[in-house]
Amino acid sequence: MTQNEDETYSEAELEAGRLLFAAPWEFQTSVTDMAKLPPINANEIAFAGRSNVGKSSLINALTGRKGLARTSSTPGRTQMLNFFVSDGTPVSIVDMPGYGYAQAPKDLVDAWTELVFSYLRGRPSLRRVFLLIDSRHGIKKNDLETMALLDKAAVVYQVVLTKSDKIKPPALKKLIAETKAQLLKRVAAYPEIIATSSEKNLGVDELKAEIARISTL
Ligand SMILES: Nc1nc2c(ncn2[C@@H]2O[C@H](COP(=O)(O)OP(=O)(O)OP(=O)(O)O)[C@@H](O)[C@H]2O)c(=O)[nH]1
Ligand SMILES: [Mg+2]
Repeated sequence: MTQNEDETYSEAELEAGRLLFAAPWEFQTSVTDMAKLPPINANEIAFAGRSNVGKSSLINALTGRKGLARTSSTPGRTQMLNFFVSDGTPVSIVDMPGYGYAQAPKDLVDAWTELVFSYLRGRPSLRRVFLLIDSRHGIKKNDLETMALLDKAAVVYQVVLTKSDKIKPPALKKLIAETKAQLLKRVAAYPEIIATSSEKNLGVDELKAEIARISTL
């Protein structure tokens, strides 16, 4: 079943995506400091977005391991860069702290933001940033700041809508069209949007296919 009408993936690509995630994925390392990043030996794909948008949940949905990335209904769960790998797979997945969590102490927020932005700006192996946007809220001011940074650093980012189970199909369709229009003038934005629900496993196969594509870049 798909809610992504463009049907941009062939059956072979969907199969390649399923295969990539049929292998066991595991936690590699957590990093709080750019100096401690693991050595580069794979393409990296990062999940970025506002706090609580569903980054860690989507990584769990992809890997089929519910507790792999820690999730919480309280914003601010992920506080480090967490790397996930799968043996023999040429791509690592990076779960990031969220931004825009106003309730956390300012120095903590500053430290997370600095870490996230330094990584996004300066990691040569970073092939794609999935910029997660909550389907109920759309693009917010701090998402625009992240996009501006990625445009400047020339790091390709792709919007992934999350929690699509929370809105009705016509509203989702409208949001996809509006979001696409907003991305048109952004130099590093990848033009296709993937709508997902980790809860209902929607759009997850498309995301797997996209990651399989990226892993061969
Ligand atoms: N309904 C619904 N809820 C979801 C979905 N994905 C995540 N959630 C919920 O959203 C909350 C936050 O999820 P996380 O995956 O921890 O979000 P995060 O972006 O990693 O948050 P931080 O690590 O704090 O930045 C949890 O209560 C999840 O159960 C989804 O597809 N549908
Ligand atoms: Mg998280």
